[in-house]
Amino acid sequence: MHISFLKGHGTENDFVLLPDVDAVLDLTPARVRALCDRRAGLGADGVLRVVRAKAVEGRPGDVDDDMWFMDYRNADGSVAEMCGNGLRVFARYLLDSGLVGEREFPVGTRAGVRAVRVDGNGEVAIDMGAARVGADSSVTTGGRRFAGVAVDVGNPHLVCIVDSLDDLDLSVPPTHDRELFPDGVNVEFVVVDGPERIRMRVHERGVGETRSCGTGTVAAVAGVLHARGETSGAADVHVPGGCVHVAISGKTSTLTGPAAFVARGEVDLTWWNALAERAE
Ligand SMILES: N[C@@H](CCC[C@H](N)C(=O)O)C(=O)O
Repeated sequence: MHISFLKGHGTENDFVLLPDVDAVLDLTPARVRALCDRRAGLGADGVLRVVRAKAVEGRPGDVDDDMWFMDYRNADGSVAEMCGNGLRVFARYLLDSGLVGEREFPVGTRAGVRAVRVDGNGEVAIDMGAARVGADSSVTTGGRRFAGVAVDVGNPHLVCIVDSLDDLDLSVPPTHDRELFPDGVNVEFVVVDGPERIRMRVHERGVGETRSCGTGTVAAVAGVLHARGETSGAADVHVPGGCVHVAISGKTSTLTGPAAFVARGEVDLTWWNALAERAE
């Protein structure tokens, strides 16, 4: 047996991608944490397992058995419903490796089917579905309280519009309302520079501060539009790791941005097998 991996990123939100077309990998939380460890592992914000949907228990009803499925895990080993930057990297892998033959195709995720288009310039566009704005709430970090609005992009977000991104302490998870977000929340801090330009920093559930979050950028644009009393619009979202474009029409949203690979190799099996012993 050998376990291949690729290392890639979307606006510096980085991933270990594991092709598992025969669905044989036992991807325990301990193994995910070890792969993502930046000193003792490969280092990443998350893991993307490439698997046929039929091998995934509890997948949403709209995901057909034969679809490719993005089995996404956060760096702490937890499972999340959706990852926008990860899906661009995942889609590019499917096309580059010949697992799909067309530039446009559907991918199964725990948030449902997402239609993707891989462009010749290395950019990938994803139909992210509806960004649903919910209740007002707040978080506390660095001794400061920030008001925000909940946005569901398949996974949970709280979008806080702020005056500056420079003085935020995101070294620990912001304290959130556990009744509104019982499973945790991704928190976006957003500065509005102009009608179609925003800047964002994010603290991701299950990871920590990351250089970008694709679902977070969609949530951020939905939150900014909501603050203006609008439900449609578009913006470039500048994050520490680069820039993506988000367009929202009342019913759906599109995320467009880069996807890059930087390495490929094989996981050491002695290391991998020893991880089977490690506590979850
Ligand atoms: N980085 C991702 C989001 C990954 C999942 C998130 N941390 C969660 O737990 O919901 C993205 O690009 O969307």
